[in-house]
Amino acid sequence: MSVVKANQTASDEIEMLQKMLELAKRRKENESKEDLSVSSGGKSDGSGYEGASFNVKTFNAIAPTGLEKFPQGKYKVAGDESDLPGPPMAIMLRSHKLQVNEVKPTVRAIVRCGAGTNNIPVKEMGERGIPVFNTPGANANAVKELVVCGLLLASRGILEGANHVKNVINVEEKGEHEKIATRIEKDKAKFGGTEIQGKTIGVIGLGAIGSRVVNAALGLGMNVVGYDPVLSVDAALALPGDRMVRVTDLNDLFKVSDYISIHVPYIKGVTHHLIDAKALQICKPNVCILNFARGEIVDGAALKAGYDSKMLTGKYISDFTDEALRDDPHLIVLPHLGASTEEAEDNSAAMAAETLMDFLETGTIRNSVNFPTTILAPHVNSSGARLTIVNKNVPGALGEITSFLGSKGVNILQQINTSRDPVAYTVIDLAEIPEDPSGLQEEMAKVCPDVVSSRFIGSVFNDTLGQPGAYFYVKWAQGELQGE
Ligand SMILES: NC(=O)c1ccc[n+]([C@@H]2O[C@H](COP(=O)([O-])OP(=O)(O)OC[C@H]3O[C@@H](n4cnc5c(N)ncnc54)[C@H](O)[C@@H]3O)[C@@H](O)[C@H]2O)c1
Ligand SMILES: O=C(O)[C@H](O)COP(=O)(O)O
Repeated sequence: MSVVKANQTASDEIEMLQKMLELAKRRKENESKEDLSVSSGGKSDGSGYEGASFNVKTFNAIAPTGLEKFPQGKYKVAGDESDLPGPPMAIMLRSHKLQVNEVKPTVRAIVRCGAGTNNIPVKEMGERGIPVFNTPGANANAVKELVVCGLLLASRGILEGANHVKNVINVEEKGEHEKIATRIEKDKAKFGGTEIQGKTIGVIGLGAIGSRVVNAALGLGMNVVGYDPVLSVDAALALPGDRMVRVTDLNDLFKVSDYISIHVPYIKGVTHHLIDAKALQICKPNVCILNFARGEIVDGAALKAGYDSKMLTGKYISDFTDEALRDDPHLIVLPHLGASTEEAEDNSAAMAAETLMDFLETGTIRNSVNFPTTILAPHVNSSGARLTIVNKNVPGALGEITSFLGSKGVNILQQINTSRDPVAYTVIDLAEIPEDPSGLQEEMAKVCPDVVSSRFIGSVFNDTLGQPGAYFYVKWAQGELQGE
């Protein structure tokens, strides 16, 4: 990767190289200091990349299709940290319940191969200046297909019938085929069902999965009622507006639904026990509930009470176990299989890898659940130095940063500043590489109280200094390292 623009003169090139050498020298001098530098090897493995590697720690098994997206040499990815040449800069995971203390001060990003991020301490990560990413829609088709299966498991005695046949075969003597066939033919009356065509399904949450379920249900001849008070414009466009009914009061959905399928994220205090005793009172007695979202969204104890009192007779098909319902015959539980198809695993891992590389190498934020979408195309005249800053979303914070940089003689070529809830994110392309980038960051953190973290990125820092994003300054981590 060249760090020199084609239109630069030879003297520009020499000057820039001198600066880089100077930076490299200073960096070496600072190596003995306890800071957040990531010394991650830097050996070529034959792929042509000579810089240090971006180190990614994985939890869970991630599909090889996704892992193969990371250029060899430039990235090192491992589940066991001791297999990485240096501390992790990013975490890639599926359903692992990530603990705050598993996130090292060197981590700059967390990416979830999948949709739900309730297994990640998202708020705490935002406070530390760490974006959390997911892969919207990447596994939605897989879940939709299992929901269709769930509808049939709910409407017919498929699983119960199949289990019965197995039991009969097990108790009868071998070679008694005629006897077995007669018995199971007679017993089939116990496993009859109803058709789903013409029935009404209530879909709660009309995003990537919900909208697909809506369309599939319509294709199966069902009537569809949908509920999603916070629907995005993009998601709304995926809905067949005139062929379904959308309600603004969830009770209206409960009243009319023969099947209810849940497709909302789990958010404590918002979707926790969205289906509770009160909701179940309103539902039809034979309602079947499909939960492929998260176990905690349905109050299992309330459902059990409804079954025990015979108020409810329909099935509960869930991708998640529930202690209160463990022995209940109305429950059909799967081992969280919604996204477990080759295609969904590949799609999710590939999208996760691309999202992560984009962030680590350019500062771009896409598909984050706690940071604002931020895309800044590189400036044509940039020296290759890009500074990204996470700061508190408070009045005056951006002014503090730009005034500070101005006072240091740093010329800003272009910048973008975005915000989302308490977090603001600023990406700045600089006209020149600062003489002492890490010193600048340290001073900025002191002078600008609202700066949470900053990171220099770009080819200059990756290739020349051999330490990708080495100049990463995080206040909380500095404090932690210094025992403050
Ligand atoms: N079983 C599995 O393997 C599996 C796989 C993927 C996703 N999921 C779960 O399904 C959820 C949905 O996934 P998705 O890909 O459709 O996500 P999505 O973000 O595309 O859709 C979620 C929808 O829920 C809506 N919503 C949010 N809060 C709501 C509320 N209180 N009431 C009604 N609607 C609300 C949003 O507006 C959005 O349209 C995930 O958060 C995850 O928990 C499970
Ligand atoms: O939220 C999700 O994407 C699903 O629950 C899938 O989880 P998994 O990747 O652990 O199968």
